[in-house]
Amino acid sequence: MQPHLSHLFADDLGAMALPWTAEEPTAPRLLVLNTSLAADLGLHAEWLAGPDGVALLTGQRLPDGAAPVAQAYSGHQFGGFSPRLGDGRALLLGELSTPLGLRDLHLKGSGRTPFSRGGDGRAVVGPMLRELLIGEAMHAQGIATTRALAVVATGTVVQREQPMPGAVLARIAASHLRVGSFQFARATGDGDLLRALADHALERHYPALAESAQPYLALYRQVIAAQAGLIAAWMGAGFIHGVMNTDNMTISGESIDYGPCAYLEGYRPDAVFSSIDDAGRYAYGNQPAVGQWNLARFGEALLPLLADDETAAIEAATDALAGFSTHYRNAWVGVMRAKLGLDATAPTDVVAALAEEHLALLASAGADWTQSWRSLAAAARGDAEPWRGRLLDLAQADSWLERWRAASPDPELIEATNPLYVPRNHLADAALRAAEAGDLAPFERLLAAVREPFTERPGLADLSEPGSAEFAAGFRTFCGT
Ligand SMILES: Nc1ncnc2c1ncn2[C@@H]1O[C@H](COP(=O)(O)OP(=O)(O)OP(=O)(O)O)[C@@H](O)[C@H]1O
Ligand SMILES: [Mg+2]
Repeated sequence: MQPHLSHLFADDLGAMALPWTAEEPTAPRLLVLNTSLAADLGLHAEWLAGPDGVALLTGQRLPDGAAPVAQAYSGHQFGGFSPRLGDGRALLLGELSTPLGLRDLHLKGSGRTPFSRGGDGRAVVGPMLRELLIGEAMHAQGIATTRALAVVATGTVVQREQPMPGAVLARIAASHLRVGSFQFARATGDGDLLRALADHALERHYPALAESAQPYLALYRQVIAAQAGLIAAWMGAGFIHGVMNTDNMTISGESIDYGPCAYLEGYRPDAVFSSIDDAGRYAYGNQPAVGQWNLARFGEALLPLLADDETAAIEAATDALAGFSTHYRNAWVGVMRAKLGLDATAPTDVVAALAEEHLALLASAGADWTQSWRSLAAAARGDAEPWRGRLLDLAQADSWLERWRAASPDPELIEATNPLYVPRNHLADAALRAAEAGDLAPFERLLAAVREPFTERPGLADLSEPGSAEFAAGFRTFCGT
């Protein structure tokens, strides 16, 4: 039952869409199918798991009329501008009409394209399973995210530092329009292309804004709000994206590209795990500022659409961008309000002060992010010892506790907001190593846990514990693997 694939992006934006086809896998084998996502999309899981489905999931047998393309984009990577990035190992197969709305079906690891530069166009099993795992954990926590529909082992050996098993990830996204897509259109100097891209983005994501007096300014403001909300959600989850280049920032407000991401364990605002982020540009605590910096680059790309004269356009963009701080602050207070178990009656300044002091307590003790927040549920029920036991400054902790309890925290809200099970770095690492060696059981166990992150279940206690200090000290993540 082949789904229909439209090609709206290719039709609207031919100058950014190179017709291309996927490399043929040597011996494709479905490793993981996301059956619940398939059901949400109205796709038949049994068909997808069969030979025709796997042929679709590797880009080999597409429905009639499909027009797969490699998408062009640019990007600021660690602050430096690369005018020509694009899908160097990926393809947009097309768009699916689903009960959730229009969704991109995209492959990662599908072979070389004209954007590959020196790369081999390939992806490997471990990092693609990691992308599936993190996306599912994000989704289960209610955080906007692209999601993997499947990971298929290609049977091809991929040369990295050592030979690795190759894989293709089939990804579902509200779209693959990135800040870098707009930078590409702007850099061509073709004003019509930039306008066509903005119109395409409006129609796809924010159709109501097309009617506003200044639709492109409205688009800019909307993306600023969406990204502020997304980054606030990451901060609450203790998530470090790791490579917030402008080509990894979406217009839809979904998280994308789980390359070198990681989770906080012992809380440090400057936590960074990426092997190439020596300066800590993408450290946990820098994420809001980097988000705003990226959105400034988005504003620059949009300038010709914002007003006829440049000074007016810059003023409009600057004014819109100044809104980021307010959006972020509001979103962050909302996230913290729920994490603290407080309802709408708690005044904003009380919530913000409690949250900031709680963070200071966690930071001074290097307390485990996930466990510390979760242990507030017991504290709200009267047993503060599990929470106190993680802290060092107990006088400060007790003073905080008294003020927090006075705001009437709800333990059930705390448990519904603060997960027990997240893809902790050491757990994901061990599960992926096992998967690469052919044993998927630990991966499946961890995936099942993080898909229902808030409900404590017997037999999963080890999945809520932090890794060893030695592991944390040596843990590094990698881009483009
Ligand atoms: N093995 C590879 N071969 C060719 N190009 C690659 C390879 N790995 C990464 N690239 C390209 O390098 C750029 C930056 O890579 P990055 O890791 O941010 O993206 P990605 O993980 O490939 O994809 P996405 O952002 O879609 O999740 C992209 O243009 C990407 O296509
Ligand atoms: Mg990327």
